Amino acid sequence: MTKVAMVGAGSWATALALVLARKNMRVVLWSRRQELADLINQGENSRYLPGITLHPGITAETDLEKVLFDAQVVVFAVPSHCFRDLLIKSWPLIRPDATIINVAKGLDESTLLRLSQVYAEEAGEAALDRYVVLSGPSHAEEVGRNIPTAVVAASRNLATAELVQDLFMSPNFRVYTNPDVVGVELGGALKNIIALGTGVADGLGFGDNTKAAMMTRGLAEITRLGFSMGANLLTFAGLAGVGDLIVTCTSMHSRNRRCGIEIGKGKSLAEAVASVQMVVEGVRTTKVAWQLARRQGIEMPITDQIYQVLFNNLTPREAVLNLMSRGKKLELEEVTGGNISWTLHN
Ligand SMILES: NC(=O)C1=CN([C@@H]2O[C@H](COP(=O)(O)OP(=O)(O)OC[C@H]3O[C@@H](n4cnc5c(N)ncnc54)[C@H](OP(=O)(O)O)[C@@H]3O)[C@@H](O)[C@H]2O)C=CC1
Ligand SMILES: O=C(CO)COP(=O)(O)O
Repeated sequence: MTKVAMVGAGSWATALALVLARKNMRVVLWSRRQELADLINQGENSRYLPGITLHPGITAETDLEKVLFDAQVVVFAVPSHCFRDLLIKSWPLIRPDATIINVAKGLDESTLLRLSQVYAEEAGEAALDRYVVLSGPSHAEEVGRNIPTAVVAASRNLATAELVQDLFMSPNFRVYTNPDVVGVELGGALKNIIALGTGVADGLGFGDNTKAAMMTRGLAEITRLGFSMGANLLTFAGLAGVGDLIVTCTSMHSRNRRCGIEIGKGKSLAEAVASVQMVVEGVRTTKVAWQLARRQGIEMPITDQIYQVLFNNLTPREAVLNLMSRGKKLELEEVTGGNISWTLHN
């Protein structure tokens, strides 16, 4: 029987554990807190995924060594800011042939690196051959309830991506593969910034037009940055791009969106984050993306305004005014960096 170790015991770790346990795999979750492990072992993660009865194939432990021992697959399902530390602690305990999956949607705040780059720094470049990013539009609350969902497994090694595809593929959990690790990582991380922004717009009482504009122009700036960093443009038209952008900007399950709504209604950043009670990845990612945009020489006006609201006391209404009063633009030129001939498209 395949043993899967989950580093993390939050909402996403628990929902993914359910997908695998429904396929008769043995899944052991690592929690840093005994109290959370106890809840899971009693059959419900009432802290992070309330109302969903867990499968008997799922157990939880606080001893990382026990969790990782002899696991063929190790899934990192923790917020991005603790990935490096947990990888360093876990790596000596992981089987040398294990497949490593990361499901976090964020970037490394201190180095601006993507998480696969953090992994390569700590585990070695060769270990990227057994590393997969699993991403796409997938709220834990819905996966936990076995609602049809489609995601992407990205790896530089097709065989490893296919292994993870086979591992998770189920009647209600469909997995595509994609070789574009850069695009899949950036799509998953950067959409959280736009979800914060659409949340703010909702909190201000704006309507669907505003949301659609932010999502579309948000995707344009995500694509611009991603392309400059080596991503495939088409990835942003896929599940890890526009797919995840849609679900995160429109669902009440989204913690990023909910945090944005509270800010739009007038709460401070700290109050809004505290009200969500789970990780809000987009806050740190906004800081990283703001710096990456400067490094890459890419215009990211929405990210810039969200950054100013989160960290520089700009009011949401001033941010909206700033965005709406920007200079006139040609729509497609903004996505491609100016390689579009007007006559071709007239
Ligand atoms: N939830 C979802 O629907 C989805 C989430 N993701 C991504 O998955 C990642 C994990 O998110 P999610 O499960 O939702 O987060 P949650 O907030 O639900 O859970 C976070 C988990 O990480 C643990 N944790 C937090 N900080 C640390 C730390 N410093 N050291 C060790 N453990 C820590 C928490 O433990 P404790 O309770 O002890 O704090 C908890 O087990 C994020 O990057 C998120 O973007 C991706 C797709 C869907
Ligand atoms: O990535 C997610 C769904 O695909 C979860 O988004 P939130 O972190 O905003 O809840």
